[in-house]
Amino acid sequence: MKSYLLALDQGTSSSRSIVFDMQGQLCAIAQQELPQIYPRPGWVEHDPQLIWQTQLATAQRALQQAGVSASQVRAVGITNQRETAVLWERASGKPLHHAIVWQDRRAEPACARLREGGHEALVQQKTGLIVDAYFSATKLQWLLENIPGARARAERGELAFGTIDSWLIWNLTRGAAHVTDVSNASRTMLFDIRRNTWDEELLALLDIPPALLPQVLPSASAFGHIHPDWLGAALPICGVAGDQQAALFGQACFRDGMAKNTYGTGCFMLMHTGEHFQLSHNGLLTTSAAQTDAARRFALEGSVFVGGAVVQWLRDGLGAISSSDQVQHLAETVPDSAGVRFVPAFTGLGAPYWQPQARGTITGITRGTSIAHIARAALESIAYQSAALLNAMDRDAQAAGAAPVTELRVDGGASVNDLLMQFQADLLGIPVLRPKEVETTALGAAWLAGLGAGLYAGADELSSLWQAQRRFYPTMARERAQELMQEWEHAVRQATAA
Ligand SMILES: Nc1ncnc2c1ncn2[C@@H]1O[C@H](COP(=O)(O)OP(=O)(O)O)[C@@H](O)[C@H]1O
Ligand SMILES: O=P(O)(O)OC[C@H](O)CO
Repeated sequence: MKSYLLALDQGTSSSRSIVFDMQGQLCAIAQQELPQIYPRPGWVEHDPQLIWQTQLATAQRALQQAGVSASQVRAVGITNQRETAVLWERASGKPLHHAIVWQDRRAEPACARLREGGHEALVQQKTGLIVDAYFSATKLQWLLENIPGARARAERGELAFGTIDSWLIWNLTRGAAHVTDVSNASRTMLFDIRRNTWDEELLALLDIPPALLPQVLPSASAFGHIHPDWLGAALPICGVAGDQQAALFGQACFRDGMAKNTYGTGCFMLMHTGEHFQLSHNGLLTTSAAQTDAARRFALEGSVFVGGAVVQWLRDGLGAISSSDQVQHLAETVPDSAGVRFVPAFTGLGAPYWQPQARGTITGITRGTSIAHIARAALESIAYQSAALLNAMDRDAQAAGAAPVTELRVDGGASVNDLLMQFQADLLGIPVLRPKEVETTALGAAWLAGLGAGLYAGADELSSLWQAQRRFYPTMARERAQELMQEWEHAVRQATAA
C-alpha cells in the first residue's frame, strides 16, 4: 500500500489541501476561497468557523481526488497565514470574535504606546521583531480590552488564544490539543525566540494572562491526532510551521546562508542563519525557522508589501493587460524600461525601507514612453525591491562574519515569470533557482510531518528530493547592475519625499 502525506495550507485568501507522495510529488490539490471582512478602513477580519470549515472541506476533497484512503496517509502537516489571532471559549470551542488578520492595523495605538514607553529594544532583543500592529500580541490585547468580560474570563482559564495553526489543531482534535509550533509562536511578539518559551516580562507588559496560551512544540513533533470523524481515521499531526518558514523548509533551505523569496501579492524573503540568533542592522526581522528538534534555528526575514500586486494594478487599475500572465509579453515588446522607474509604494514601503508614508511614483517618463515601458518597470520593481532585501541580508551576514547568499530559491505566483526571474538574477549577480515543485509551502509542511513521524532519515534525504525546474544565471555586467540599483535607490528617495 502506497504511503502519502497530507498538507493543510491555510492562507490569507484561501484554504488549500494537498496530497503528496513520499517523494514529494503532488498527487491532488483542493482549494476554497476565504471571504475577507473589512469592517472599517484598515481593519481586516476572517470568520474562524469558515477558516475551519473550508480547511476541512478541502482536506476531504483532496483525499477524494487523489483516490487515497485515510489509512494511506502517514502524517499530516499544517502551514498557515501567520500572526492572525483567534480567541475562543474552551468549553464550547466557539470563537468570541472574528479572527484579526495580520494585515489589520487597529492595534497601532497600542504599538505607539509601547514605542513611547521605550520598550522597542526589549521587544527586539527577546522576539527579534519590531514593535508593529502586524504581530499577534497587540491584536490579542485589543480583543481582551474590547470584548466585554473577556479579560476576567481569560484570567479564570476559560478562554484560549491561538494563531491559525492552533485554531485548526484545536478543531481537528476536537479540543484535545491546544498547541502551536515555534515558528508561529515567534510571530506573536510574546515569545522569547532564544529561550523558546513564552516570555513572562512581555506577557506582563501587555497584560496577557498566560492561561490563554498554547503549548509550544518544535515544528516536527506529535501535535495530536485528528478526530476520526473528520477524515475517516485518527491521523497524526506531525508537522506545523508558519507559511513563510514552511516555504523555507520546502525549498530545502536548511543551512546558514540559504535563502528563498516568495513572489506572491507581496514578497517574503527568508534567509536561514542556522543556530545563530542575529539581530538585523538593516531593517530585517529575526524569526524562528522551522525546528525539527529541540535545537534553535533562526532566519532573517524581510517583506515587500507590493510584489505581484503591481501586476494586478496594471490589470485592474490601468487596464493595460487583461490577465496577469500577459504582462511578460507586453514587457518584452520593449528591450528595457528606457529609464522609467516605478516604485509601487501603494501602502508605503516595507523592509528594508520602512517608509509607511511613501506613495507610488513613476518617474523618468518621456514623450517616447509607452505602456510597455511602464509594464516592464512594474515587473522590474518587484526584482528591485527583492534585491534591496537580499542586499540587506548580505550586509547583516557580513557583519556577523558569515558568507553572503550564493543562490536564491524562488516560488509564488509571480515566479512563473521568466523575464522577472532573469532580471532578478541579473540584479543580484547570483543564480535564481525555480523548483519543480512550486507548492513549496505545503511541501515544507508535508516534509515536517514526514520527519515528525519518523518517515524520513533527516534533512539530507529531503535535500536530495528538492529539484530545480529552471536556473536563471546572471548575464548583466556587475557594474551595470550596481548602477541600476543606485538609480532604483534614487527613485525610492523620490517616492519617500512624495
Ligand atoms: N505571469 C505573471 N507574471 C507576474 N506576476 C504574476 C503572474 N501571474 C501571477 N502573478 C501575480 O502573482 C500574484 C499571485 O501569486 P500567489 O502566490 O497566488 O499570491 P498570494 O499567495 O499572495 O495570494 C498576483 O499578485 C499576480 O498578479
Ligand atoms: O497567507 P499568505 O501567503 O498571504 O501569508 C501571510 C504571511 O504569513 C503573513 O505574515
